[in-house]
Order: sequence, then C-alpha cells, then structure tokens
Amino acid sequence: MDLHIYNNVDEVMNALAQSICHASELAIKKRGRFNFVLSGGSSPRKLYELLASKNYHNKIAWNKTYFFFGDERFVPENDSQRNSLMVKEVLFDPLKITKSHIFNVNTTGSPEEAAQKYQKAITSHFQTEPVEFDFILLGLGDNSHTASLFPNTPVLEETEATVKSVFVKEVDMYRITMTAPLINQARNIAFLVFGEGKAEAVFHVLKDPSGSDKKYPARLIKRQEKKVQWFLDRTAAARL
Ligand SMILES: O=C1O[C@H](COP(=O)(O)O)[C@@H](O)[C@H](O)[C@H]1O
Repeated sequence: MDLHIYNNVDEVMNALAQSICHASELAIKKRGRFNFVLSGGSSPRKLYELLASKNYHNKIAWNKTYFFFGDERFVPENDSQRNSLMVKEVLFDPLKITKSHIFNVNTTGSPEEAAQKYQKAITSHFQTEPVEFDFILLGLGDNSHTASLFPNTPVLEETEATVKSVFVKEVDMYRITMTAPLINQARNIAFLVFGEGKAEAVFHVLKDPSGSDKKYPARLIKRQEKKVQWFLDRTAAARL
C-alpha cells in the first residue's frame, strides 16, 4: 500500500488528480481507453471539480474515458441522493461527456435486477474476464464503509467479483455496490479521505491489530498491495 499524507485538502486533491492523469495516460497508451470508477458521498466533489477545471481538463483524454460507479443509492434516476447526479453536475456536464461513456445504475426494476443489469453492462463493455478497471476511486465512511460495503452486511461475504444489491439498515435503504473481489481486481485503487472525523475509521482500517473486516469493511480492500493508494490529509491520518 502507498500512503500519501498532505498538509491540506488542496494538496490531497492535486496529488490524487495527478495520479488519475498518470493512470489514464498509461491505460490509453496500452489499451486505448481508460475505465474509471467513481465514488460518491461528499468527499470527491472537490476532486471532480478540479478534474473539470482548466488545470486538468486537457490532461485526460475524456473522449477515451468510460465512467462507472462503485456504488449507487437505489433511488430513481433524478433523486438528489444519487451519486450520479452530483457527478453529472460537477464533472460530466462541464466536460460534455458523451452519454455512451457513462455507466449509470438503472434503478427501474428491483434492487437485485438493478445489480444484475449493472453487472451485465460491465461485462459487455469489457468483453473479457477478469474485469479489471483501470482506476477505482473510493471514499471511507466514518464507520469504515467503502463503496456500499457497510459493516455487518451480507455483501461482505461475497466471494464473486460482481455487483450486488444490499439493504443497509443503517441508512434504511437499498444500495447497489461493487463487491470487494471486483474492486480488488482493479489495476489501481485510491482512497480519498480527509477531515478529523475520519481519523478513527482510518486507524481501524489501516492500523488496528484487533479490527475485523465485518466491523471495518474497507479492510477488505487489499491494503498490502502496492496498487492500493491512500490519499489523506494530516487530520485524517492523525492516528496512524
Ligand atoms: O455512502 C457513501 O459514502 C462513502 C463515503 O462518503 P463521504 O461522504 O464520507 O465521503 C462513499 O465513498 C460512497 O461512495 C457513498 O455511497
């Protein structure tokens, strides 16, 4: 695992944006396209704004980039709780991303159907197995969840690299999420975490010798591998 700790949030965002640019260049050079999985929640908003800003918008070949979501709320497409709506506002619309490059979660059927449809869409985009995304961006909740892998939920037991639906009591909602095995297959994985409210969660995921994967699900992401990077500010890293 690569741990990067910065003095402030702007430095964190810039370092992560550069890492994304680097991964996109490499992927496009080798395979002609960049398959980029986005995270939701509040933390990545600033990063997406930065990527769409004049400092970065020319550094990535957006016309060769395909976007996916690591997780999504099981709510209608135009519901303000959707991760995809925030991304549309700050990244897709400003960069005029072609619709066919955006893989949104279709929530018109049941949660299970939504997960199956998303998995199918991913499989038909990749055509080959195993599915290896070029870059997966992840956040970390105060309770150590990542994507929608929440503590003590059945999806944590999943051994298949796929997409699943899960009812999360804690937020009283169905979520659609990539499973840990699917995330772990990616070529690059980056956690974006900042703020003192995250310090405990970071400790339990990265340092706590008695922590369990069920209680702190982000531990399921292979932190022992070099391809997994953590981008933190000093306050989030305070207990490391
Ligand atoms: O529920 C979610 O939360 C995590 C962390 O979000 P944050 O607001 O604390 O940054 C996020 O990574 C995930 O995509 C989202 O659905």
